[in-house]
Amino acid sequence: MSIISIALTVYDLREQSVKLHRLVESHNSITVSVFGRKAGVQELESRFLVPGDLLILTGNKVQMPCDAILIDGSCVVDEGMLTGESIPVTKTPLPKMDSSVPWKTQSEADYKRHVLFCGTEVIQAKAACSGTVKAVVLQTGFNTAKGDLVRSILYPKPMNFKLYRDAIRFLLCLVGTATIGMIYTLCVFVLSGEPPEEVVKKALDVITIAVPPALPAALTTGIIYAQRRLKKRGIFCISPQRINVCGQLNLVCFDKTGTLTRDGLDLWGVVPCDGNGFQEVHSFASGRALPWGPLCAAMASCHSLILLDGTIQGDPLDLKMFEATSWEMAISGDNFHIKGLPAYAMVVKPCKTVSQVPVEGIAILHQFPFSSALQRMTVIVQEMGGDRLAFMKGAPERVASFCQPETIPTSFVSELQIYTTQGFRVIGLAYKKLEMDHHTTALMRDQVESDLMFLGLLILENRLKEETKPVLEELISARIRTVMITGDNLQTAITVARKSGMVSGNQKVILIEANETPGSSSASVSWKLVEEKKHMAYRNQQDNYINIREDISDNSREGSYHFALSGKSFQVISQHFSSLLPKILINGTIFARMSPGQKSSLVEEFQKLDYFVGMCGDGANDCGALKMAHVGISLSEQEASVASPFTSKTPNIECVPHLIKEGRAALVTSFCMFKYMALYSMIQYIGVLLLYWETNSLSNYQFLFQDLAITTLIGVTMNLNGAYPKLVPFRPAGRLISPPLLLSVIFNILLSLAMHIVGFILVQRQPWYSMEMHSACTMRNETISKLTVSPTALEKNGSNGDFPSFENTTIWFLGTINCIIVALVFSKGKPFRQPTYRNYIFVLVLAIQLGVCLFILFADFPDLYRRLDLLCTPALWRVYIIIMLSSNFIVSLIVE
Ligand SMILES: Nc1ncnc2c1ncn2[C@@H]1O[C@H](COP(=O)(O)OP(=O)(O)OP(=O)(O)O)[C@@H](O)[C@H]1O
Repeated sequence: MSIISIALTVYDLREQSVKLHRLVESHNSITVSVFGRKAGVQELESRFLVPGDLLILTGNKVQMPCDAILIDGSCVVDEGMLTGESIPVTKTPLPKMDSSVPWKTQSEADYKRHVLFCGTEVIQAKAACSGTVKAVVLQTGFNTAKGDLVRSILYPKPMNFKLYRDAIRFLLCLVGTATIGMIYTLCVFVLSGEPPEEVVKKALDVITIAVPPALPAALTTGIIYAQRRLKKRGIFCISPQRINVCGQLNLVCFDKTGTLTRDGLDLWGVVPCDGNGFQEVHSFASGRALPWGPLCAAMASCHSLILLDGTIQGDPLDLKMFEATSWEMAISGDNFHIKGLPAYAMVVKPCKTVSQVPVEGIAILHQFPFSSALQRMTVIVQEMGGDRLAFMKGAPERVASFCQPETIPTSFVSELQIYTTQGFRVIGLAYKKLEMDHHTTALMRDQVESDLMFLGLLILENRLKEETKPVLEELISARIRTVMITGDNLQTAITVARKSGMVSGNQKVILIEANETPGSSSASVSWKLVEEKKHMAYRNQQDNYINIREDISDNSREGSYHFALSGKSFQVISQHFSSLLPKILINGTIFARMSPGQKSSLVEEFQKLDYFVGMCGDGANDCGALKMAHVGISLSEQEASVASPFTSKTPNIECVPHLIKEGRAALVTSFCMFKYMALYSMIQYIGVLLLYWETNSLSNYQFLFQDLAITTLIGVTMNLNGAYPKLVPFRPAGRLISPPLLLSVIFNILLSLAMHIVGFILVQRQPWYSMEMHSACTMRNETISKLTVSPTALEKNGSNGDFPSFENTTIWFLGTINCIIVALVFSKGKPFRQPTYRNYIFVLVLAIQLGVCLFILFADFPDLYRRLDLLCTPALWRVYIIIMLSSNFIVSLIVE
């Protein structure tokens, strides 16, 4: 058995390490072109790359073998492995600067948009004027992004989960018990004059009995089964220990776009604006094309879409916007020249059916790609036969902040609110004309993004995914808090929270706004009920106490209000009102306009309040929060990403309750196994110590039967219960050393102890006890009373050495069947696992084991008895054994 189990473990480990090795090795054998100082461009195997090498990227698809910083040309990359998001990401070259400032500092807020990460796939490399795409190797091997993934698989973040610490403490208790047993054994055997080697052997035996070596393994089997079940549901896990933590979650944060709402947002319309204000909405449902103008040009060109194998790919928002223009996309050839140089730029052209467009097309010369932290993107374009322009698209408030104030309509805020309160996703657009003689790549971002003219608003529908509402209802009814953390507009987020049921109809939303007072170090917080627009304010010099009861006195039910705040307010409150923050977080449900950094610090703040936090997200902007949370679930096509320990292939939040259910089941399974293992070893311990009193013990076959035929089979099958399909409104205990669990174990130990002692003493009081061993069972009940006790009858003359005795037989039957009883009593079904009777294999195993034990107890097969070193007892005594066991079962069941 040991050899089989070792072989299986080695095979499993080997398979995993081969898989990991392949993952690591795959980037070592890629052929890359490197610019050598002497030999010019040469082909090289990627394993020979060192930091500082100059990589030349050809147009072909290539897996990045290292982290490299792009210095010339641009690339489109699939960063799924890194972020879990498979939308192509555009990488731009590091701006050229004549300064000694470190490159990370040079490249503003988001240096990652210049870095090609190891393990990601370069889908397209586009050369700039110099004709080649160049990147400098930054890091290789373990230090790369892919190295990070491998490291997180090899050395998962240590979980501060008390279960494992408790398990060690419990083991130490068992070691203490074993020591007491050893001392007792030494005393008994030394006093009875046993040879020293026998005394040592027996004393060491006690340790192996009292401390079950399979205990740590037993704790993990539940996790392994749960991991398999999750895999079948398309949920992959790179850190299985976290499955137990899933069972403890009591707060789950959700990203909005792509997680709660659909990714492919439908473009509802645009609201153009002129100098005077907003014009009428142009609806796309009518099929009317948008008239030519800067707004149309912005929609056609302000995006990061790419042409891949003839299809246009990229951010779903960009795609919808571009599709609405009915323009086409192409790559410019030699026919398009800027200052005499062919620019292999992306060109968008009006399709034939779109008439009255005075330009032949628009070439996208340079991009400042979208970044969540900046909430905007900008492009520099050249109208073919027209002007050079810059277009910006992003969060409306953000875009407006870069525009000339006179170009922003006075009704900007109210117009924005009209759409956001209806739950639309709103994007702002702006533009400006650029001087023709500027070289586009030499232009700094802040030069381009200034003095813009506001163009209008893009209104996108923001529909909930079908699964969102039922899943949130399920979580809320299970008393698991749900929180939305989004980069989108606050009002849109509130509306989506209401629609999704995160905030129910009768609950109120209190908007919290915090601002730093310009020119001073103080700040103020104000709050208002969203529906009533009732406004109150206070400054941090005063008492910073919000009287919520006063506000909603008509509704005193706990949790009948939710706080909503923006990333900026969250930042200010964290800085200036840190004592207020926990109070806000306790009821904070909607967090909008959150940057990726703020998302992860919010998760951290929740953790500080002792919440077990889950985070479910789909995009690159959630990576930090996914990593920070106790349980990060990334909705992604990838099986493993550095982004989070769990990835779900099903692109909706259904995976969250599944994971919690499986986590709870795994946790309960661990506890059941733990209790069972503890009890099984204690039953053997009690039995053996009692027998030691008579300088007897259990024989090898008796041990083997209990260990293999009973405990091993139970250990393997007891964990097979699946998760209970319903989430109940409470969590399983998260600690082993908790009163219910300890009491249950202690009570059952005492019960077994009592039963064993009763059996041990009673058997010695039986009239047939002093008889010739093998003739006791042939005695008829009426003759038993006439028997006289003969002291010599106790001589042990069994066929297998010293073991057979009536005490041994009684203790063995009591112990063995007690192990089966304990397994049944400890196997917990509802409310966290499927009922025990649904674990058919386990029930069958228990039934067979019980059947075999009863058969051995009542059958009179001398051969079998001799093998197992048992003695035949009168039928009445066998019935007594059953009565003792049944009473034990009933009491234990009632107490459990
Ligand atoms: N492709 C894009 N181009 C320009 N602006 C965008 C683009 N995508 C999103 N935005 C704007 O930037 C804001 C922040 O985007 P971010 O990706 O951080 O969050 P989100 O997609 O709105 O929501 P969530 O965090 O729920 O996924 C958006 O609300 C939107 O106004």
